[in-house]
Amino acid sequence: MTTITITRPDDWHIHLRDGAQLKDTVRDISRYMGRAIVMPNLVPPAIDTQTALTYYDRIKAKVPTGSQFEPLMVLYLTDKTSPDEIRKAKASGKIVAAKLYPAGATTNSDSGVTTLENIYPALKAMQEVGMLFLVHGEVTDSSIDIFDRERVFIENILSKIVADFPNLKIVLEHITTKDAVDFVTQASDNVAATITAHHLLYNRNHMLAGGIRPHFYCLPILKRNTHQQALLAAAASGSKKFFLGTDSAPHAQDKKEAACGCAGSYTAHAAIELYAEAFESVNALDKLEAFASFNGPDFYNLPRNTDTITLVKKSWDVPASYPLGDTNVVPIRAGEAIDWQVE
Ligand SMILES: NC(=O)N[C@@H](CC(=O)O)C(=O)O
Ligand SMILES: [Zn+2]
Ligand SMILES: [Zn+2]
Repeated sequence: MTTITITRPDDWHIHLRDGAQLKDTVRDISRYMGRAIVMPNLVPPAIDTQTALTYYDRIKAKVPTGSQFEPLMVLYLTDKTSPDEIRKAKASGKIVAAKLYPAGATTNSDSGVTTLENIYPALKAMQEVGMLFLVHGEVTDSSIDIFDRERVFIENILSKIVADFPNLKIVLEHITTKDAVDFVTQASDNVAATITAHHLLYNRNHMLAGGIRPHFYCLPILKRNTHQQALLAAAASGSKKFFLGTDSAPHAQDKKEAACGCAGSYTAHAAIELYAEAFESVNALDKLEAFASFNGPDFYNLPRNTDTITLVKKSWDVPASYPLGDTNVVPIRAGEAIDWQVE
């Protein structure tokens, strides 16, 4: 039987939600992830230090005994985020980044940023204090085709931010295109990207051919196969600019299987297991550890985890759904097999 042992991984992009759902999402992330960047797009969003820190406490209260899981908090940027708020957040020691949601780009982004210039004072403060800038990289212009929104964001917005803030550490989150891979690869060492398991394993045919599959609907939307191949090549390249961020984003089953379904896919039930499949598919299992356990902490200037987990190549069947607070979530691979499991 094939086994691989790697340094304990971290998840540099997750949605844990809140309220009754928290016990379920925290249970899944706590299984073997050492740390996770917890996204702040709650209702209402975590737009200030106080809100982010009380959210931290609610998460910590749900971490099962025996797990060392540690949440890393993120501030949700708005048109009004002040440099003072950035300094306060940084001083808390628990908030390591701030996130740009272009207003209207994705789930719970209504309070996001309307015009880039509005966050320039915050970005300047972030650059000064060394706080990371995380980006949902899609334009919101309704005249731009949904499959082009990441590329246009990179061309019109991200390239300008990178030029204006050369010392700001930037993570382009959940990249989905060859354009994003190329941009990040040629940019300075201050620019990196997370890649989800589902964007490595799937393309838009999986979502749209032979019937519409709402559980594959997430933002940025799955692209064509050539982009999937570019993401796989980037993850398997060994470049330290790319690292694990699941973007596991649960929505209740009835909110996904609907006439107008929510964006977000759930992968936290089997995150490293799905990544292992993806890396194996391109004969790059030897590159999984750096992607999952080294590149993220190195970019965030945090210590790498020191203990290990072991993956065994042994197929198991994913349940049709998992409880999610008062409701349930249909995970990626529901009712089908996954090749790997964690010992
Ligand atoms: N990725 C998604 O499709 N949805 C995320 C938001 C996000 O990360 O953009 C969510 O919070 O549901
Ligand atoms: Zn996003
Ligand atoms: Zn996300």
